[in-house]
Amino acid sequence: MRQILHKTMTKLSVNINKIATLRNARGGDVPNVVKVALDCETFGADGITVHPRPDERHIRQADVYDLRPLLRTEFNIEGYPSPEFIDLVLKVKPHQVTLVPDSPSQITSNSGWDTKVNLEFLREVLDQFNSAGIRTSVFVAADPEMVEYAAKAGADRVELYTEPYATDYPKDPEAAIAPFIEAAKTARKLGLGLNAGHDLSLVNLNYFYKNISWLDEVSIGHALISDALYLGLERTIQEYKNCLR
Ligand SMILES: CC(=O)[C@@H](O)[C@H](O)COP(=O)(O)O
Ligand SMILES: NCC(=O)COP(=O)(O)O
Repeated sequence: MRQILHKTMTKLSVNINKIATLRNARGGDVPNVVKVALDCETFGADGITVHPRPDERHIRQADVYDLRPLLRTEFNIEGYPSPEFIDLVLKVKPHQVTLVPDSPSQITSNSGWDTKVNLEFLREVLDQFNSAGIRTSVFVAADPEMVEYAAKAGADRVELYTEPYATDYPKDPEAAIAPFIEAAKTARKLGLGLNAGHDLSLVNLNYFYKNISWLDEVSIGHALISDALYLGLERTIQEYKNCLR
């Protein structure tokens, strides 16, 4: 399978959860999740992210199996490390797994891990994925201590939970970015890779990138797919990539 490598320092991973939301709304296969993912890659996405939640409200386990052999960029699977999720990831073997502390019923991700309290649990889970050769990322708030304990747990990367940044950015960009710069510096000091995601958009992404240029990857879904309703998917992906230059 021909691999696609787009030349950008910070990679854009498109989260296609909301494509599956639309597909499920009518019970058929339109839009086709695999086709949209492959088109996202052709349009410039450096990766595809999915979050197969327990209730399969959008991405289903079947989607994960369908996508894996056909994607030509990086595949990132996010989720809470339940036994079922761990089994799925170990079978599919994506390039990256991102652990989030979501409960099955919550409407979306709304916090990072308490990596200090959950150190042993995360250590055991991360060891399974690290041993399988899957890059590991732990979803954390912009808190240096949470970053430090993610490193202690054995994560390859942290993903900074950016909803607080997105919320505060319009009011005071400098104040909004400040804790994220500190957390990002801690990650760099510890040799952790650095991802970011949740509520990033065309409004706030370039400022985030300009202040934290050593960012490895952003995963963006809700705002990007919403923008595509007006701009079209190809142009939207290019607009997001332009925010990372
Ligand atoms: C971890 C994260 O912030 C997002 O991937 C979030 O999980 C999106 O999930 P929904 O698409 O279900 O809102
Ligand atoms: N990890 C964040 C992600 O995959 C997408 O989050 P959002 O852009 O849908 O808020």
